[in-house]
Amino acid sequence: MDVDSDADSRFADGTRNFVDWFQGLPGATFRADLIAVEDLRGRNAGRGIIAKQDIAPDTTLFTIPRNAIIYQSESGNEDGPSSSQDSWTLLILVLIYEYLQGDASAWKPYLDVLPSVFDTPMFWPPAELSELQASALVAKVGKEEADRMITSKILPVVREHEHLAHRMGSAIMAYAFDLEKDDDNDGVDEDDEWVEDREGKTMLGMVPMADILNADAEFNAHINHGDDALTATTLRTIRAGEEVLNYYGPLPNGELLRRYGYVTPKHSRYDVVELPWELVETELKERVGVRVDPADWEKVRQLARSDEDFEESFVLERSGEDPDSTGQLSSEPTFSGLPDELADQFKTFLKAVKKVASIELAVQALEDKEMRKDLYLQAVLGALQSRERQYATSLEDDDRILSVGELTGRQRMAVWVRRGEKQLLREAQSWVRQEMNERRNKASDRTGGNDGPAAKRRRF
Ligand SMILES: C[S@@+](CC[C@H](N)C(=O)[O-])C[C@H]1O[C@@H](n2cnc3c(N)ncnc32)[C@H](O)[C@@H]1O
Repeated sequence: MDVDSDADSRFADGTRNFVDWFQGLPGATFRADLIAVEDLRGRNAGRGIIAKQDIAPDTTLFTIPRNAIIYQSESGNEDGPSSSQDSWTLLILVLIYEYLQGDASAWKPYLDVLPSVFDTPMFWPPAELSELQASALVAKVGKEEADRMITSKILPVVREHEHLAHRMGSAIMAYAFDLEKDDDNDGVDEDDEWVEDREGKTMLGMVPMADILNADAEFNAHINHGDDALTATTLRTIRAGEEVLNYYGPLPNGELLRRYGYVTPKHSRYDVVELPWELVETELKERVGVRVDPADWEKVRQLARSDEDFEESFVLERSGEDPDSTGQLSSEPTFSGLPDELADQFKTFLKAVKKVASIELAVQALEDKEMRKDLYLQAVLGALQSRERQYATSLEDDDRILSVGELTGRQRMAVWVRRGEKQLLREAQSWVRQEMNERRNKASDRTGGNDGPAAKRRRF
């Protein structure tokens, strides 16, 4: 047997043992007549669940009894609360503990199918991270934060198993579900909420089989959280051979990559890009005029930053519909406007400019509302263009790289993320240009086609 087929048969054994183990759990159900856990490594998606025949909507595909979930409540148990640990670190410790039990762990077949290697950027060396170029994802990878958490909370407990802490932390990030938090701790609170929250406020749990489902922005199944069990239910007809897909939420590809280590074309609709305020300010300064004294400009900057609502950057995104109740999307999202907060900050900044009287030119122009709006659009357009230039390659370069390049899986994902951000920057620029054109046309209508005075006013 060669190395590959050896690994394949281990992979298949892992799947078989896991499914057998799951079906043997008291209270578990698994519609083996309808679905099968399959090897989807060919499409870089690990294991997933595939429909064996057409499945009607509202069919329960499997049921996970609550006592099969691996979790540890933050409030601890009668032996004492674990006050220094949150839901996240507790779950890492519990997973490490179960893993170290080896064959003695009740979850061994499940732990065996959790990955030991991840594609999340947390594990990318600098050369791979550099492929993300100017993407804001680079600052959010969170390796230092994870290191700090592991050093302060996990290491003291499992000093000799450090590598496992990272591995389990990443498994939790990509596999854990947010479980309800029972306020009364009596297990019968009817108002329990299921909240999407990864900041440690909700209780995390590892839910065997539910986490074998892959996910996309269009999906066909849902996990219902019942009192005694979790169930996977179809949302619409799933045809034989189709993959059963869950939903991780309206995440941009950058965030999907950060948390789960993959990207999909359908998640591009949720892509976002950050526009640093600094770039807008630089553009504004250029338009206000070269005669501005740097010290005065600095005064304006400080004044603007003393506002409690001052933001360092603004997130640009498209607007579009949510998936319907069957997990489907029917229209493409569009970029339909800049964030209101950006316009507000621009106004606040101009007020600060007015307070510094030496900036004469600006003061003159700032009296006119229409000119202020023009100025806003020009500054934002310039900022969007310079934001695009922060990436080492252009959108067109990336298209070429994706179509002809010999890329590793990680490189391809990085190019996909940065390309998505550039695409959104382009759409934002088109939107701003269109606004400018409309304003120009309106102004020219007002002056009966003679835009002499208006053009003069607009020269700033
Ligand atoms: C909850 S697990 C799903 C089961 C996983 N495929 C496995 O083999 O164990 C989440 C992980 O599955 C992979 N995944 C989920 N949805 C995917 C998709 N649409 N395409 C590719 N990989 C996907 C990612 O690696 C993600 O971190």
